[in-house]
Amino acid sequence: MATMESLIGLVNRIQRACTVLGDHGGEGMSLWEALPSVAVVGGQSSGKSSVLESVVGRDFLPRGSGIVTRRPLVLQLHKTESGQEYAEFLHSSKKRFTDFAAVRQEIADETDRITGKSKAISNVPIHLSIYSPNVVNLTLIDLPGLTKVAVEGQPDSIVQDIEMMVRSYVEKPNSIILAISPANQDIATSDAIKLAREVDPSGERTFGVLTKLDLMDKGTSALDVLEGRAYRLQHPWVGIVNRSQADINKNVDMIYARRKEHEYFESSPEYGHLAHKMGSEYLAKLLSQHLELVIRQRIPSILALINKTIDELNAELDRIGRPIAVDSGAQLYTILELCRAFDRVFKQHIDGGRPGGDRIYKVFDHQLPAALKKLPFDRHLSLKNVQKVVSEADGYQPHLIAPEQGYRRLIDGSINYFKGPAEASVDAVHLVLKELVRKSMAETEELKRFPTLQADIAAAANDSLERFREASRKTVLRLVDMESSYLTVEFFRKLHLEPEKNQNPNSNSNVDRYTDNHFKKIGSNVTAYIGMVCETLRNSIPKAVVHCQVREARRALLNNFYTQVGRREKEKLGQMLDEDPALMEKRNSIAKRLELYKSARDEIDSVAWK
Ligand SMILES: Nc1nc2c(ncn2[C@@H]2O[C@H](COP(=O)(O)OP(=O)(O)OP(=O)(O)O)[C@@H](O)[C@H]2O)c(=O)[nH]1
Repeated sequence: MATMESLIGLVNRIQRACTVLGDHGGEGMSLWEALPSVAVVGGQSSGKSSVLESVVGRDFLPRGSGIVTRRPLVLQLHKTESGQEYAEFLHSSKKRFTDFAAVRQEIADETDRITGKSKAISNVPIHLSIYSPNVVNLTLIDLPGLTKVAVEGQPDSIVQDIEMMVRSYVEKPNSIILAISPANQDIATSDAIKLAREVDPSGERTFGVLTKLDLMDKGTSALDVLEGRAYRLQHPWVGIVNRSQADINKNVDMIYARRKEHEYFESSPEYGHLAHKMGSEYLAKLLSQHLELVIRQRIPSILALINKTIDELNAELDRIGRPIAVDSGAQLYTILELCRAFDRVFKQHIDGGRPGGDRIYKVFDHQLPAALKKLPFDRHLSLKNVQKVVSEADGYQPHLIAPEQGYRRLIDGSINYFKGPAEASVDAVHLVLKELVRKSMAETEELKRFPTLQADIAAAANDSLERFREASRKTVLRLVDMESSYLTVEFFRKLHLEPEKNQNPNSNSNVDRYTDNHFKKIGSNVTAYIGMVCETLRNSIPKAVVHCQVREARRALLNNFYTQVGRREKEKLGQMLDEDPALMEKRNSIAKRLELYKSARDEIDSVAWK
């Protein structure tokens, strides 16, 4: 089993770590709150400072009129075997104080540092460690004295503020209450006892201390209180005789004062039989033993709290994302991972794991055929226009057998119309892909915490889509152009045979009629040819679009981005991983708390089960 020293030391270390991380109670069940501690409470002038100093064997507490203690003072006492005696503050841990007058000044200065000269109070504790051969291992928290009236320069609210602060300490079930009352005042009116009774009605965690026994009126005795009859507590009352004001003025040595106190009880006719259970030295030992006992009892529940909190903090960190690495290799890795996460979502949208990809097929199945159907071929290949185009193509010499040039022009003119639907398909698919990028971005949870990277990836993806669109546009226009470049010879060979079969100029002597029929025939031939081309393009445009845009988007949406990122220097990578500052702060504070809880667990593991 652990020694007393190590258990109290353990709690000391955890308490200090809590303070460093700003954990001194507050929302939820904090580690600080779970740690047992001794809180010293008492009314003004009850002798609180005197008791603490006597326990330490040194005068080191600021004195003065009004409310001097305005921040909790966590006083950690460490017994040294070496005979060395010094003090250290957590807020300036490098400095060793051997002059206790300087300690007093430092407490006053440090109090003002947080509260300002306003004389207000603050619940941020000051941690003071005292190493001395004259102490037992013990941690006490000195709190502002309970008061009834604010003095000049202090806000009126200070009376309630102090009560609230003191209450917040003594309320927690792990707090051991050291309730200081002066013997020369009716115990029923003691501020300390009043508060203790409220927060600990059964008296199981209250230690009653009665000061100023030497100042009682002649003929009166405090035996009723000291023997637990006046106010019953689970622990025995301890009587104390501190230095009087005159002693303080004369600078009476604390160790000498302790001896005098001892003698007082030894020789006291009323309290002699209780002498071995009285005095500040006895009080210190009693508290030390009790604190150690309580700590030992609480260790399993403290560990349980720690483990539970670690789990919660880990879960929270997972939710908001782990901290980002600082070296550029790891940053690059993180960026690429995030890109891949986005890319996965995007591919699922295209391939069908998520919705949206079907809209590409709709472009081919609906939009393109509808657009093709709307092309104005009946106007372009109307009798009138055919006649016009063919005549113009013939020039001054009308064609003799077949209007080769006229056919060409009619066909070229018609094929030109296909460019519109071809480009429209490219644009429609582009819009679908863009929308899928937007959706995928929104659905990539991991990216949410990196607004800069998110914007960078979106820009890169849209850039690529733009390039794919351009390539696709060129390709489909080329497909259309190809239809003009070389006509399907077969088709015309067949035509060449047909008129000879069908035409019967002998049966028609009317030249006009002949011409009309002739142009009609040309129109219908071109219409048939264009119908064939239309059919071809209706099939080949989707292939080109998928090839140039959809397939590329699946395959290489972020390729350019990867190359760019690979060339970036370290700061640029860091900038890309810029996070929302609020989130960063939150993570930092969670990470720090996690560290605190983990090291507390390690400490407990190493000390408690030795
Ligand atoms: N004779 C005698 N005087 C005491 C005893 N305890 C405290 N005093 C005197 O009572 C006065 C107040 O004591 P402090 O220890 O300053 O009391 P406190 O509760 O810390 O007071 P505040 O911090 O001002 O609220 C001082 O003048 C002490 O010398 C005691 O047991 N006997």
